[in-house]
Amino acid sequence: MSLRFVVTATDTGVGKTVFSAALADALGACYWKPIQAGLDEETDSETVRRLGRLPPQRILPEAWRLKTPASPHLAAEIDGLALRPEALHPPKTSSPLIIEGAGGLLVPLTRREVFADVFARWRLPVILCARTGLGTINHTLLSLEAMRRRQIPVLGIAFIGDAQPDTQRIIVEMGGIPSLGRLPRLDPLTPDALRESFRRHFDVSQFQERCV
Ligand SMILES: Nc1ncnc2c1ncn2[C@@H]1O[C@H](COP(=O)(O)OP(=O)(O)OP(=O)(O)O)[C@@H](O)[C@H]1O
Ligand SMILES: C[C@H](N)[C@H](N)CCCCCC(=O)O
Ligand SMILES: [Mg+2]
Repeated sequence: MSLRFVVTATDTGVGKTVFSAALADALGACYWKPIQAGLDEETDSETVRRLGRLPPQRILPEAWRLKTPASPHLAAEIDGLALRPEALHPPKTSSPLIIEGAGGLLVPLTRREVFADVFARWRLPVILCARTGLGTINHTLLSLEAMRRRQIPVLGIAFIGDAQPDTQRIIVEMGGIPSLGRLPRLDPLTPDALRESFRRHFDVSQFQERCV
């Protein structure tokens, strides 16, 4: 089985998609966004294809594409659909596979099940994307608690944002989880800048040694 892992975050808008694009580019991986909520703007799959320069065949089709940029449980109800979390199974691919959630860990797919429940069933190693700014210590430690309670394997934390050494340090120490690196905010955010920054701030071998 090739490398497969989940990319989640402490919140929506943290940078999972941008990080996934960089990692997919670095690993030559496939990318899967099982549930896309919001179709008016560029979707996450389109962003990953653009920023990660992935060929179309490495972007797997979403299981559900929902019109409204909202929590999937609500976006599905608005579209008159019922999401079936139990029907979500990570595709088997010959390349590594990166799976992006939607929002943070406790985002509902239905009024009974959240993404963390799906990740617990998959039992794939999870990368937690976390901001570096004020408020992230609480959000990150809460997210780690939510995963620990469900015995979800966590590969490490990918920090997104400007360096905040003591914040990053206390999260690693109190969370008991390694930092995988930090992706700075890039301006402009281009495929070349993203590739270069990822190479500078992450050791790609750490994603290859400890994944299942
Ligand atoms: N390293 C970065 N440098 C510059 N801009 C970034 C970076 N990471 C994320 N962004 C920007 O922040 C916004 C949110 O990023 P992104 O879409 O990756 O978040 P997300 O966690 O995937 O959100 P969602 O929960 O909606 O999937 C986007 O406008 C994106 O371009
Ligand atoms: C629409 C957005 N871009 C994400 N796809 C979904 C975020 C759901 C967040 C739910 C919440 O935590 O309030
Ligand atoms: Mg995203």
